[in-house]
Amino acid sequence: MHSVVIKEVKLHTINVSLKAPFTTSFGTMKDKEVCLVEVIDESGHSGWGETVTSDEPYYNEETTRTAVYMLNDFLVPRLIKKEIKHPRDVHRMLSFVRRNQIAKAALETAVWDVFSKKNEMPLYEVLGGRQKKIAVGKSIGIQSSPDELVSKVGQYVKEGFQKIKVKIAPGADIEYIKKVREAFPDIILMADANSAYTLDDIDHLKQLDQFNLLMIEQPLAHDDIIDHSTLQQNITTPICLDESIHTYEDARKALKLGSCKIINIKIGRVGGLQEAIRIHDLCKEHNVPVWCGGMLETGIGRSHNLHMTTLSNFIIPGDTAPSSHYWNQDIIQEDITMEEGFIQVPAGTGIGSEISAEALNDKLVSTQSIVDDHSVHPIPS
Ligand SMILES: O=C(O)CCC(=O)c1ccccc1C(=O)O
Ligand SMILES: [Mg+2]
Repeated sequence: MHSVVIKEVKLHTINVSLKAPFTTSFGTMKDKEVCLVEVIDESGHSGWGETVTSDEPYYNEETTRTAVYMLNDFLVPRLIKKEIKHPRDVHRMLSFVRRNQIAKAALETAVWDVFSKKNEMPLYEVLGGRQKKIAVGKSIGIQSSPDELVSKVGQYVKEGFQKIKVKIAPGADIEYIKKVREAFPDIILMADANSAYTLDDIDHLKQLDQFNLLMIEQPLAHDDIIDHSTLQQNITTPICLDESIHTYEDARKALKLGSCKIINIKIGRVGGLQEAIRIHDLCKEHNVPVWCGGMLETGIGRSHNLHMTTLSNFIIPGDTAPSSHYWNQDIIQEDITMEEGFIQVPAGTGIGSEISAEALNDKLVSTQSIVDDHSVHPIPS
């Protein structure tokens, strides 16, 4: 395959508004700035990535502004004008910067896209996935009452979603899940706590075992794998880790400790597609299923998610709902749509989805162009 040399990187900061506010145990999201990373190679192809950040550091420590800062001052200068033989090398090239996984992933995914386009291949093929229809689930934010939640679940089940995920927090958990389960005895149902509990809540969380949940996602601290292991020994509902897994090493240790039985893979959280593939492969070796998490992405991040989900161990429906569930107008030319609970991976080379120049212009806050190593910091070569 042909290598790529990056000639220019554009950091497009845009402002987007969700159709409806989305509430989790750590807060409510409505409007956010995100940065679209456009990587232009010497043959003139553009590859795209997205910072799956928001304005506040409540999911993890990053924000869109910290990501833009890291990209501009450190990450882009490391790659600009360098020959990249394969995008799998980018993760290592960016490893001189500690963490900042979402910033790294936005750049790394854009390189996967441009590399695939230059080589005239769809991204999933470069990743080693097999084209298939992607099974889709729906993540539902915390609602004002159990009845409101039941009505939302009914709506999404009717639309064809193959898995329903309900956000929970103390005060909006057992009663909510109980009502949903009573109304829908047979749906594939799970809960996501976003780190709202501690080990003091073992007895409380044990009550969830009666509802036949597919899993409970990240019940304990965002940085914990020890207490999750204790909790897993005390509940029958499988634990899935989200926030705690930033690297292959985190995943290896969590599996070794028995801290979870399932892993949610988010490209942003693990610093890019290369690390995501490694975690996917590790889980497959251990017979641990994975699924693709969501970060309320625009069509750019969403397309990357769909391509990743073609890998063989993504056997649980992901949080990859269609564009219309998030945006009045997506940033890509053709909305991502769902039919009977499945989404087709966007066809074409790279991620398949093309940016809409009109939508970009409409939402644009500012663009920074980087054409050389302009950094005032020493960047290792
Ligand atoms: O529909 C989606 O994109 C998933 C939404 C979601 O659950 C989520 C959204 C923002 C931050 C964290 C999470 C999460 O999975 O914990
Ligand atoms: Mg989660």
